[in-house]
This record gives sequence, C-alpha cells and structure tokens, in this order.
Amino acid sequence: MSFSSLVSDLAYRDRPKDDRQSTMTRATSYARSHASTAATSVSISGDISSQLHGGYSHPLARSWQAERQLTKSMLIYPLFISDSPDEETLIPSLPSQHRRGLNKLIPHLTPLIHKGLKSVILFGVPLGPNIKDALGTAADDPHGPVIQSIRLLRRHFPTLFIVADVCLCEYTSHGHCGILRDDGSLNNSLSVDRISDVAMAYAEAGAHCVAPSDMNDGRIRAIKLKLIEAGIAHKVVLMSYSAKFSGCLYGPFRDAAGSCPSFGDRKCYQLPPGGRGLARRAIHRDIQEGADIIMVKPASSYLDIISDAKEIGKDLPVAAYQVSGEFAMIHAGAKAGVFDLKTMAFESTEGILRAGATIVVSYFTPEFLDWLEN
Ligand SMILES: NCc1[nH]cc(CCC(=O)O)c1CC(=O)O
Ligand SMILES: [Zn+2]
Ligand SMILES: [Zn+2]
Repeated sequence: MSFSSLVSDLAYRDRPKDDRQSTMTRATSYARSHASTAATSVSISGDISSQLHGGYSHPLARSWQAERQLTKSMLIYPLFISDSPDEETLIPSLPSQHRRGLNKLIPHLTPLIHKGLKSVILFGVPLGPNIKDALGTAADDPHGPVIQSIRLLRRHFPTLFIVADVCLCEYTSHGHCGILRDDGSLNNSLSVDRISDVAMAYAEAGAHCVAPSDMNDGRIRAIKLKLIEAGIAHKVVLMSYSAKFSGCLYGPFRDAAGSCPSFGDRKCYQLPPGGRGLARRAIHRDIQEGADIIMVKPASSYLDIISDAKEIGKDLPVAAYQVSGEFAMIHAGAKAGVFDLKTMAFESTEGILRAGATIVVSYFTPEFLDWLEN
C-alpha cells in the first residue's frame, strides 16, 4: 500500500509541520510493518485494476471520462413570443424566463448570439381578445407572432437555426392540442390535417426545423408528405416529439403560453409515465414516418427512454427537452439551499447526454452560454 493512498496530498499539505512529520513517521512504520504483504499484493493483477483514481485525478482527465460533453451547439433555447409587440413580462412560475413581443426579440438575442447561441425554438402566445377558436386559427396567421418572428430572425441572424414548435393548444379555445369531436375527444384525422398545414406555414416562412408536439397519430407522415409535395422537404428538418409523456412537469409552460386545457387533461394523447413500451413504439413509428430527429420529453425522469431512443434510432440524432417543471424544480432546490444552481444544471444535463441525447432543449441556455467555453 502506498503512502499517498493513506494520506491524500491535500490533507498532508494542509497539516502543521509537526503533525506532518508524525504522520510520515506513522505511515512509514505502517508500511514497514506491512512490507511483506505489500510486496505480494502488488504482483496480483486484481490489485492493479482496483486503482481507478489515477484515471481522473486531473480536471481534463475527468472530462475525458464523459462519452460526450455539453457544447453550445447542442443547446436549443425556448422563446415565448407574444402578439403584443412591446411586451416583456417575467413568467412567475418559470424563473428568469420572459414572454416577449416581436420588438424585444432582437435586443434580447443579440448578446446571446455573440456568446454563441446557435438555435431557438419558438412558441407563440396569442393574448389578443377573442383570438382563440375551436380550430386554432391563429396558429398559422401570417401576421401572428410565430410566422412574424421566423421572418424577423431569419433576416437578422442568418446563422441562427430556427425551430418552430407546432401545436394548436396555445391557439384553441379549449386548450387541447388538436381539433375535438362533439364528445370532447380528439378528432385525429382533422387534427393531423390542420397541424400539418400549420407546420407547412412555418416551414414556408423559413423555419429550419418544424417540431410537432401535439402527439396526434400520423402527423409525422402527413407533414413529411406535404413538405415533399411543396418541394421543400430537402431543406426542412422534421423533429418529432415522439416520446412526450403526460404528467405534472409542464405546468410553468402552460402558465407561460396560456395553454392549459379548459376541461379534462392530455392523458389520452400524451404517453402515460410508465409507458416505456408505448414510447418505443412511438419512436419506431415516427422514424418510419420520416422523422429526422427524435425527441424525448421530459428529460430527467425519462433517461431510460432517451437511451431507448438512441438504441432504436441509432442513425438519428436524439433530442431531449428539459421541460419547464424540471427547470423550475432545479431553481426551487437551489433557492432552498439543497444544491448549487450551476452544479445541478450541469449534473442534470450531463445525465441527459450520458443517456444518449446530443441535443438539449433547455431554459438554462443563456446561463450555459456564460458557463461553457465552447
Ligand atoms: N403542446 C405544447 C407544448 N410544447 C412544449 C410543451 C412543454 C414544454 C415545457 O413544459 O417546458 C408543451 C406543453 C404541453 O404539452 O402541455
Ligand atoms: Zn406545442
Ligand atoms: Zn399542445
């Protein structure tokens, strides 16, 4: 047994000199009295493989232990864009996040782009009176916040990769993610028709990526076919929220976007939290239907699903959405003194990458741009 394994460098150096000497003496006499055992155990190969610390004794060596490390290009930053152009309101349940009007976007994003922001995902927040209806008409209004901001961002930031979330819940009077039958259930085929039209409108406005989050069956195929038909399938990435679980982690988002269902819940179209098999089937199906990227959401409670997605879609990038509730929880934990915010933000994101994701949708993006070197 070596001296350094008995007394760590740091502990040794921090001690008063007298104490160091006596430690040294004790350690030396310990080593002497165990000399015969030490000599034999070193020759045993098991003893060599038990020594792991050497491999991560330095910060750089520690970073090499990760299969993939978080970089700025892995991050997608969610933006809530309201239809009132000068708005800039803090969202109470989503710490440090704002709802912004069109006029506030460029000033907000310019410094972030200088720090290395590469991608945003846009959510429209229609606030105008009587703007919501049964069909979510406002979703693809050419003068609405999403289409207007796609055009604006394309003009101002030619290198920014723009993702448009595609859903109806922000625009429907009932707050559900599709068109409903009289009995209140989702009419899947009408919903898919409508959602694919909305996706096309965003793609034609210039979104680099459309990301349907509605969870209607068959939407990926419908969108892909329309993109092909319009001759733009070669320049639009189709990212599917394939494995989107229902649960209680979307609360702050629904506050922010005003998209709470007015009755019932989303359990009939978002996956049940225990439904690993269903998630795997949805991932298989969406790949077959033409998805270019698979997304899992939420992230931290669904790491097994992220790793399933990576296994099923070996040849596709996997994205994970660290959702509003996860973000708010980390902030709440830090505020309560449970952990340090930055350390936890990194730890949770590293878990997401370790599970298999290489794209992370995160409200921490502005902070990560400060914290990361590249
Ligand atoms: N379909 C809308 C949508 N797109 C992304 C999120 C959640 C994002 C978050 O919580 O951060 C939601 C909310 C929901 O399904 O209720
Ligand atoms: Zn959505
Ligand atoms: Zn929705």
